Amino acid sequence: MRKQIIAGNWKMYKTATDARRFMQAINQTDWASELDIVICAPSITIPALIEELKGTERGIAIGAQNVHWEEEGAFTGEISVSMVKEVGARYVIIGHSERRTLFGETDEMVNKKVKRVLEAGLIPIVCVGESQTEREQGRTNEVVGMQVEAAFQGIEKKDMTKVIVAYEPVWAIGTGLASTPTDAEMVIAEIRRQISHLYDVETAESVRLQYGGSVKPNNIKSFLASPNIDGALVGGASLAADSFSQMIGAMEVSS
Ligand SMILES: O=C[C@H](O)COP(=O)(O)O
Repeated sequence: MRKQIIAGNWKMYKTATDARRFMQAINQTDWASELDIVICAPSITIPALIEELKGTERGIAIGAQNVHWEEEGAFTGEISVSMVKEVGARYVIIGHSERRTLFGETDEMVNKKVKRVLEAGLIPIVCVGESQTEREQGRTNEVVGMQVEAAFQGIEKKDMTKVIVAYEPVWAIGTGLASTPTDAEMVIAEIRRQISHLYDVETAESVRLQYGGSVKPNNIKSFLASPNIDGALVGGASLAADSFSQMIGAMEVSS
């Protein structure tokens, strides 16, 4: 049985002060969750979040949104896995479509980052997804399949079981136009089949697969009802403590 996981991706929102306020509000809610709950925050706010979580029993883990694949070096403006690990990050989002389209992140870079993150003992949340045009051309499975194959090139089976894959159709991100649960399930089931083909059934069954793209408190349950969808990667709706808590509540009911 795969443990469900909700991850908020704050993107480039919230200062450390905002992040503290969010966590203080979360700490006042009364849920105690069995889910894996992650907040992927701007790296500079991670220490503030970790501090706010100290002594609480929220069970929230913190993640980064990007890292460089090298351990260190002359890479102005970049951040290493060791740096985010030392301040308390346990997850790292890799290959988000905004990184791919706005910052030229290639499948090869994604693969190198996945390797580095796993080497450091952190958990990569690897994003894949097709554009609107690719979808209209009927190429969704082909595009997503290529991204999956490239991302995990050279990753051993024992490491693959730790990985999380987030299927995020680009056209659904931040648009309010979520995929239907049926369509998302079809693509995500295909990703699982592909992992099974690349590794084996046992490995594929252990990998957690998320859906992301306009997930909200009012639709998260319908995605989680699908057999292959193990959680959600949430952007906009993770920014407010009340909607984040509502989504956790909805997941608890459906699990
Ligand atoms: O990583 C999260 C995704 O980009 C989804 O963002 P969204 O929930 O605002 O559509």
